[in-house]
Amino acid sequence: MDLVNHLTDRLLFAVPKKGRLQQAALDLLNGSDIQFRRETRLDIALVRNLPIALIFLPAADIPTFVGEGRVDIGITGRDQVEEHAATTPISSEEQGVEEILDLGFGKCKLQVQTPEKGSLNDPKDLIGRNVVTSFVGLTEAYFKELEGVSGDKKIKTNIKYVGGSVEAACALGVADGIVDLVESGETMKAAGLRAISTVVESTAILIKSKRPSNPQLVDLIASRIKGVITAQKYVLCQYNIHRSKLDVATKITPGKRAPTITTLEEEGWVALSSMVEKKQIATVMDNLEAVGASDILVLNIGNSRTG
Ligand SMILES: Nc1ncnc2c1ncn2[C@@H]1O[C@H](COP(=O)(O)OP(=O)(O)OP(=O)(O)O)[C@@H](O)[C@H]1O
Ligand SMILES: O=P(O)(O)OC[C@H]1O[C@H](OP(=O)(O)OP(=O)(O)O)[C@H](O)[C@@H]1O
Ligand SMILES: [Mg+2]
Repeated sequence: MDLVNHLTDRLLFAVPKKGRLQQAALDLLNGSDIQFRRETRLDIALVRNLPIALIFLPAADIPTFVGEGRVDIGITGRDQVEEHAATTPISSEEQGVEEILDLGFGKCKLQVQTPEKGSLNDPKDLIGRNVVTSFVGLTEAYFKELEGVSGDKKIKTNIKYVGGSVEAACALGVADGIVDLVESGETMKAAGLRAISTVVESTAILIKSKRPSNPQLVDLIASRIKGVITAQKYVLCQYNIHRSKLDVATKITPGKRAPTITTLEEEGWVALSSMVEKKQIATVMDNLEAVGASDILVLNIGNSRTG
């Protein structure tokens, strides 16, 4: 099958082909009922039930394809979008990417790091020295500002690009410091490094080109993905409570808009149903029990469309 001929009339959707964002991105597509089968080694997959073609690309390249308008939408890290903006001069109004939605996963920080056993504990100490990173644009902008602030614009920091395993650069004598991503901090610690400053904070985002080929379909995808994210983030909490405690119970579970209240057959009792953030639910249940709620049930939400 000549896949490329099937791409006309389809919305092109870029998805990370590997790395930290891939699985969560695929889970979102699955939850949004975007059905496809990817042939081994093929970076294009036609969606069975919607006029969409998925293009599997490295997260770092997605802002380029979307920014040029070659691909309509994509999932990548905010760090990659900012790096692209820092390195790509916008030559027309049609170029560049727009953020549609924060997807919540892929949380990490781009940080300046130096050897733990050393005297470089301020980013200014790296001015005029060797810094290695995969984020040359953001790193250059960061040190340019720092060089300006420190007053000596003549001293230039030497910034070099490497594509991966950035943390090895100091131990191998290639760098005095690095600028790399940190999540748990394990990689940094294992390499004997410490963070001395943050350049950018990042999560995965859904982005679109300035002129997507099918804006209605972009809205539909955004709305489906939003529904899946909400469903992942919230649970539905149901319980019974005496009407006299309704005010205090409503304060504990205010819901996204307002809780649903149903009258029970038993005189003076009502049933409440309310969306609660998963990470709050244990405390919410403790508090509900303390004010006399009974039959507290917590239900997972399969999918959602909320305001
Ligand atoms: N440790 C991490 N925890 C959370 N998110 C991360 C982490 N590392 C990277 N990311 C996010 O994932 C994006 C892609 O980085 P990642 O290193 O996974 O991709 P890659 O370099 O294409 O893949 P690989 O490293 O497997 O070759 C980053 O731009 C960042 O937004
Ligand atoms: O703080 P941590 O939880 O340890 O995560 C941070 C590490 O994760 C990423 O590396 P990745 O696994 O993608 O390998 P790479 O360096 O080869 O890209 C990133 O570049 C850091 O090295
Ligand atoms: Mg990587």
